[in-house]
Amino acid sequence: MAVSGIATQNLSQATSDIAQQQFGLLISQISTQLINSTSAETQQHIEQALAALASGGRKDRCYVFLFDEQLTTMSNTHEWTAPGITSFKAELQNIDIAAMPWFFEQMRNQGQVVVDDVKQLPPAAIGFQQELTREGIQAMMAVGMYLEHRLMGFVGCDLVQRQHHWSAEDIQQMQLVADMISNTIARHRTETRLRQVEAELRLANEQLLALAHQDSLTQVANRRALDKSLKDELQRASRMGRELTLFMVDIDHFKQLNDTYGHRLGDSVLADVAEILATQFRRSGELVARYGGDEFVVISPLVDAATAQTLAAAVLYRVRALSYPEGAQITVSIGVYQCIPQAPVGADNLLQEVDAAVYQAKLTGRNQVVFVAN
Ligand SMILES: Nc1nc2c(ncn2[C@@H]2O[C@H](COP(=O)(O)OP(=O)(O)OP(=O)(O)O)[C@@H](O)[C@H]2O)c(=O)[nH]1
Repeated sequence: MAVSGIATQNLSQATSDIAQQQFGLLISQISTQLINSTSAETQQHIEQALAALASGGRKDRCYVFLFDEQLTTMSNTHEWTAPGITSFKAELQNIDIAAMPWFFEQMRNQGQVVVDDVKQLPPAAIGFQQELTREGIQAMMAVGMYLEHRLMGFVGCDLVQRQHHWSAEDIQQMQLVADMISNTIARHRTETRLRQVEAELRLANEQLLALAHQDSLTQVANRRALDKSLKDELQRASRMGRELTLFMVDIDHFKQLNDTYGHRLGDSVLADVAEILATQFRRSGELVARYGGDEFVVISPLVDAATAQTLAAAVLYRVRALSYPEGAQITVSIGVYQCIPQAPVGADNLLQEVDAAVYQAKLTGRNQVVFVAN
């Protein structure tokens, strides 16, 4: 009897050692998978880790719960259930932590909750006990998961059909899986945050770049953007042997307008004229830019002389139609210069030509278009 008793003991020790080794192997495989997993694969690998946990000592249900940022609710995010065991994952979402103060206190203070027999829970655990009884649980165990030393959730398991004395080894296995899962979740959260920060930075850079090329008052392009665009369009027109047209639009008597009605109205007029130009010239390759105080330049490739004059006349007409409560009447003078650029002609030459055209319009009475073609 004694010999047979020792033999049985040795056999059960050996079985336990083998199970422990198998568990270790399985966990190390899953750990490698988790380390290398993408966000999409992680869900599946965590569930595999729960299944491995269940295999080391026959559990009925293994799960992960995560707390919200404020530690007010918890949700069942991953679950493994043995065949025939009910899943409660769908209903265990956003559970109010305050309903189970005993469980939460244990988790916060001890980092684990170990229940060998649900019926033996202390009176203080009544809410928790009721919930376990509702789910038909007889024994359970859970260990905390931490992110930068802060409790983020827990991994746990239930036994439905029997009570169980949880061993130190059971708790150790659970701790191992909890650490593995929390490390993976932490890594994915960091990666997600990193991606968010990257996207925010990219957007901020794009906005900065746009601002660096935009006139802040009128929102059209600024002088820097005009210089760059004019150079590019000049080269393109020259290469293609096609016409390039520049419009210079200068508000008439703008100083007087400012002096009479104030700078605020002057600013509104600048924005309104810019808006008219921006809506009038919106074909691909066209650019509207604020050139100076009350001057705008428009680059327009590939329009013929008649179209250029029609466009200028439309601007003249639309500006005249602007009306303000103060009674200000606005007109503009427009110089139009059109040419098929030849090699030595630079952007400055074109600007001088269109400037001369607008000067001519001013000299001969303002509120008109002077068209020059070369
Ligand atoms: N409100 C406002 N005024 C500006 C701004 N930038 C420049 N100005 C004013 O624009 C006026 C331009 O005046 P001038 O160059 O003498 O031209 P003008 O009075 O329109 O005369 P003509 O062009 O000959 O018809 C100046 O008084 C500047 O102070 C601005 O951003 N806002």
